[in-house]
Amino acid sequence: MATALRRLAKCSVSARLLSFAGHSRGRRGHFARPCTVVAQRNFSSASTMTVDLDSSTGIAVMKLHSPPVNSLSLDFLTEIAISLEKLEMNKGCRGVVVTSALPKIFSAGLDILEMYGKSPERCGEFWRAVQEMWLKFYSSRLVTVAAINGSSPAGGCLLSMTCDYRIMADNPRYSIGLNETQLGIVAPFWFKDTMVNTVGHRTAEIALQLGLLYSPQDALKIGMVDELVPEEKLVSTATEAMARWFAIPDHARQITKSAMRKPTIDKLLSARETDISNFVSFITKDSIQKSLKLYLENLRKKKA
Ligand SMILES: CCCCC/C=C\C/C=C\CCC/C=C/C(=O)SCCNC(=O)CCNC(=O)[C@H](O)C(C)(C)COP(=O)(O)OP(=O)(O)OC[C@H]1O[C@@H](n2cnc3c(N)ncnc32)[C@H](O)[C@@H]1OP(=O)(O)O
Repeated sequence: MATALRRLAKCSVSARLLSFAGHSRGRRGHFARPCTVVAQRNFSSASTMTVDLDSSTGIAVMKLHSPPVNSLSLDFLTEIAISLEKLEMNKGCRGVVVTSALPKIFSAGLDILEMYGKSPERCGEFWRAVQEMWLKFYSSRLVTVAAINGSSPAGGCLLSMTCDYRIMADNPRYSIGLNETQLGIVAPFWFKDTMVNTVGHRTAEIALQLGLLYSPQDALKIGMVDELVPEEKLVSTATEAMARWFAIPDHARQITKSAMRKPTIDKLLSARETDISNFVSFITKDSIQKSLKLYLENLRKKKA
């Protein structure tokens, strides 16, 4: 895995993705032609995502494929962030659709096993990767559309909320929301801020405290998602939605996006290390570890 990530990192360019927000400090690059990037866990394992860029439209489709539930582990988060970074560097790419290659699940959120029984050092490394993924997506110069084709709790919901537009499959068996409190854990301030920016303060206050998971219809009502469509039309609708965003001159849209999101991004950037140490000291507490253990046991019992 580490080798695969190093290979990916080597291909990617190290510029920050905040270029439109005035933070650029790297060089720019681009892929020579339409590309398929396949991030692999290791040389022999199955791929954990595919990224297909259609050079005629400038739209990339990033399909997450980390069975069984696309839970966001340290490695997977890193792969996702690096893949986005590579698209950012490609001048032929203007937008990305994020979706899942797994049936019924967009993403089960952060990998609970990364937070349970791990050393403080490893927890810190994990949390930095969560921050990095959020920073990259929330500040992306690209038009980002989440095509949510399954359940999307907690970190999965967060990933979708970093996007500019969310389209969800209209299936009452799916749910979406920040359910952290149901696990006995707490959504950190930047999860909370992203939620407030998406659905407004009062709705976020209720949703976060109760750890609510919404059906697609209810998520549409509160503005957590922007559109519902039959599942088979999800990616085509996302591609069509992209056209509305592409009709706006990139620089005007990007500067506006930055104006809307920069205060939230800067808040995390100025407190990253404190946020990591808060996470580590919170998550490694005995009482929190017990809550996570119980939650994992219940997940397994539900299955049995
Ligand atoms: C005072 C100061 C405060 C400071 C605060 C500072 C910091 C903040 C601290 C903490 C913040 C943490 C933020 C956390 C965010 C998260 O994302 S936590 C993850 C939340 N996710 C969930 O609750 C989802 C749980 N999963 C499910 O509900 C279901 O699995 C499903 C996604 C709906 C899919 O259902 P189904 O198709 O029926 O699949 P199974 O339930 O059978 O699952 C298959 C296997 O996958 C395992 N699994 C599921 N989800 C996860 C996960 N998130 N992580 C790891 N593993 C997961 C599940 O256990 C099954 O495993 P086995 O096959 O049984 O081994």
